[in-house]
Amino acid sequence: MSELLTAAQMRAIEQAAIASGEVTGLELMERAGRGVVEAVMEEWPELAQSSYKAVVLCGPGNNGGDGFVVARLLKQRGWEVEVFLYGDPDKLPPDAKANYERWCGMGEVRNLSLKSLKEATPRPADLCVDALFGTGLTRPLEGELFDIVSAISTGNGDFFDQRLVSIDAPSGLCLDSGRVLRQPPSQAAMKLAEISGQKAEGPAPFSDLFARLTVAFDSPKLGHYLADGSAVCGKLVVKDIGLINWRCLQSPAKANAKTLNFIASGRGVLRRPEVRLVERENQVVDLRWFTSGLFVGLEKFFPSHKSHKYAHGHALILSGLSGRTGAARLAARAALRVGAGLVTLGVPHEAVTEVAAHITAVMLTEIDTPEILSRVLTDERLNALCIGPGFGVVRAAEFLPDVLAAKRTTVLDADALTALSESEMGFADLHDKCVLTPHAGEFKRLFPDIAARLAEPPVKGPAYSKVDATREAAKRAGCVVLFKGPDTVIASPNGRCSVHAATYERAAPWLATAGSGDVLSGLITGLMARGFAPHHAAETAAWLHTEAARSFGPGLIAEDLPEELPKVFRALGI
Ligand SMILES: NC(=O)C1=CN([C@@H]2O[C@H](COP(=O)(O)OP(=O)(O)OC[C@H]3O[C@@H](n4cnc5c(N)ncnc54)[C@H](OP(=O)(O)O)[C@@H]3O)[C@@H](O)[C@H]2O)[C@@H](O)CC1
Ligand SMILES: [K+]
Repeated sequence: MSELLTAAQMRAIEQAAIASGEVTGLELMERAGRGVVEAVMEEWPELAQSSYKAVVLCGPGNNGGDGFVVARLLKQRGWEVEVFLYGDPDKLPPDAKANYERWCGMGEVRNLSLKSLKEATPRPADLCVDALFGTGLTRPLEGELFDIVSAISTGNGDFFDQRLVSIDAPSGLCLDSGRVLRQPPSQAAMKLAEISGQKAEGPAPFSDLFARLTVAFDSPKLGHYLADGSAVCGKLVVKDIGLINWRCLQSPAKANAKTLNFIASGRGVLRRPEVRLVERENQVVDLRWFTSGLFVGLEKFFPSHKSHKYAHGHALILSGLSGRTGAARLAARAALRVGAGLVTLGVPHEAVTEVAAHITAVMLTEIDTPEILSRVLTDERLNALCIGPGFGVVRAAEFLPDVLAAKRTTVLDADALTALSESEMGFADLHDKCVLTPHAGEFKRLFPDIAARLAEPPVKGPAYSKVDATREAAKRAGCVVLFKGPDTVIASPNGRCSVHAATYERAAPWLATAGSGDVLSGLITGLMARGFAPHHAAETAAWLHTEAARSFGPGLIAEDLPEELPKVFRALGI
């Protein structure tokens, strides 16, 4: 399991390790530099065959220090290496200064400018190493630095030939938010924005693919997965630099025997990860002693001793009026496929014929009014509800009080979210067994002030992030919020937070198809019917949803998602 760290957490871990005396900053820097060279050779094996030319751009902090290590290691392999420094060498922090000095015994360091960069690359270098800024970026790039990084991002091979590796982050990316920091907007931009009614934004040095490879250390950071992170990082590789004990103090699921001894000796305390990345192992492996009881691993999904259908829960999905029943039918199919023992569609009388013509294993019951719904819900075996997909905003506002009063595990999606934002009902009527699943537009309607803060151009680091926003929303709503996107964030009111990323090797852009959100709602409902706690159901559903899309591939339509689940389960060995 990966914990996603903030820059401050990474620094704290590093400092704790150094303070313990088990490792020095210089050793960590050496391991970091070695990790970068290793990752480069793994990514581009052709570079390991001979010696080539590299340009290394070093910044004024320890990220620059890593750059000097990389320069030295490449030079030792016989490479031609041109090193540039942005800033004053006398002001480098001690470890970076030490590596600067070691490099000075091997080669020249030029002052970084567009002119010096052009002069040094009459022919494009084979590799460019971006060691300008990492976790220490605090503000947007400005002046000539901005021009240099922009030129690199759009250089079309002027300075280097495709292979750009960023150390820790593309320089300019905020590692807490995944947003590229922007200069404040100019007066002219503000005037223009005022006329067009849009938000004024200053320039960013890049906004799309920057690095081809980004090498991070120890653990991925939030910014590698949120917002623009995955687009600008290219490919992400995380290299171990030997901080396992100190990281495990933060992240129980990574504890090994050595760490557990360390804890047992009273020198450390295990803490639950603050933000975790939703990965296969979270969902499949029954986590060890420290999490047992909290998580049901997917391999315990179909226990043989619970073979009666009622033991697997009964989900009720509320359907819209005729002509709009497809969304609820998709959700119902997904709930059934994910293993709910029984799934019933609650259908208004006038849509019964339409729905009946389309379903077989899913059951149907007529629900025309909130009163009938309340009567249906006297059956305690109905343990999970879903309202919203295709339901109609006005009807949702009528039904919501009874849905919420039933206090079942409940997914509120689509029209139910709009109704919630428009109706007199407030968040006080929600309860802790609810899951809200807004996309960006619905999130904005529900939490306008939080969305406005998230939409503010990121002009200083750490910038406000989707994790911050979703946590704030969950706290306000008093229930789990799953904020959709390629970077889905799931937060609980107690601050527990997970990021599910359909990015990098798990990218499935074809998942953005009509009805895909309805399937996700059905998956969460089905898992909650099976007894998954709301946060875990949301995590697992997001993961299975993407997994089904990846398994099916391009050409996917929403109907295919539930039908692909058996194949996904088979591949998991379930
Ligand atoms: N954590 C680990 O385990 C390990 C970490 N390691 C490495 O250390 C890196 C973190 O190092 P770091 O803390 O020195 O920060 P870094 O990113 O080099 O930048 C700080 C400098 O940039 C400056 N500055 C900031 N923004 C600016 C701007 N817009 N424009 C201009 N200047 C700006 C800032 O100036 P200030 O804000 O103080 O004025 C300061 O001088 C990390 O990413 C990893 O690569 C490994 O070596 C070992 C293991
Ligand atoms: K960098």
